Amino acid sequence: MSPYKIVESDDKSTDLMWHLASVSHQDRVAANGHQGAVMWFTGLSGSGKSTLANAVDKILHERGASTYVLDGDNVRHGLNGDLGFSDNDRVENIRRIGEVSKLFVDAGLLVSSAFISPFAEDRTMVRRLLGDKKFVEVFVDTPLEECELRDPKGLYKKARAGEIKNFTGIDSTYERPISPEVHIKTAEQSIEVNALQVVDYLKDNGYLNF
Ligand SMILES: Nc1ncnc2c1ncn2[C@@H]1O[C@H](COP(=O)(O)OS(=O)(=O)O)[C@@H](OP(=O)(O)O)[C@H]1O
Ligand SMILES: Nc1ncnc2c1ncn2[C@@H]1O[C@H](COP(=O)(O)OP(=O)(O)O)[C@@H](O)[C@H]1O
Repeated sequence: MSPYKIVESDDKSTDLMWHLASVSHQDRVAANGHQGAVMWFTGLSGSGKSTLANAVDKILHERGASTYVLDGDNVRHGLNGDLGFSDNDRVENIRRIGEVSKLFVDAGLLVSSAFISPFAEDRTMVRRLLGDKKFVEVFVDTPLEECELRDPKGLYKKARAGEIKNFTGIDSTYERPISPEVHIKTAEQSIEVNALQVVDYLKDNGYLNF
């Protein structure tokens, strides 16, 4: 059987073929003992996305899962180092992260992605790209006032002083998810309880059996 498949696409490059993998996604799922999926943490700066993504990642890793964390600050140093915080750049940021997440999920990983991802349309775009079962939206719902009190990087202070423009929640929009798979209220519960809320969702919905 030929390892090549013709694909229809709107991409600029033409005459491309898809090379079929000799180790399939299902082979990887069977070897890992869990599904591949992305936990898409979305919320304001300082809401707790990175903290919770890392806490979830640690629990899953300790239980033997294949995992990875994709984090806004880190990815913007490398892959997305050419992007700023205009609306268009944020759209492109999320598009690229969506594609990277798709590759990691295809590799069988449980990926924790921590990006503000302020626009509902972009989160829906990533959901469509991955498919509903592979995309778990985790709304890290922390009131702006609480994020500002925490201000772990001192960015709200700078934004209020006008030193940073287009800061999410101050002079740039954040569109709250309407029906996330997991809704977390960090001002009401501890990091440990919140992280287990995500892990329990994965367990209860057949992503893991451990
Ligand atoms: N203008 C502005 N608005 C929001 N955030 C800003 C801005 N400038 C710098 N930062 C820092 O960049 C981090 C957010 O990057 P993201 O890639 O998650 O943003 S986005 O999804 O493209 O909106 C964000 O990290 P978190 O605090 O972890 O969310 C900030 O540290
Ligand atoms: N329940 C909670 N979940 C997550 N973070 C919390 C919680 N309670 C307090 N925090 C604190 O809030 C801050 C969140 O910062 P961070 O994880 O960098 O947010 P973000 O990635 O959304 O910008 C950290 O200092 C963290 O210790």
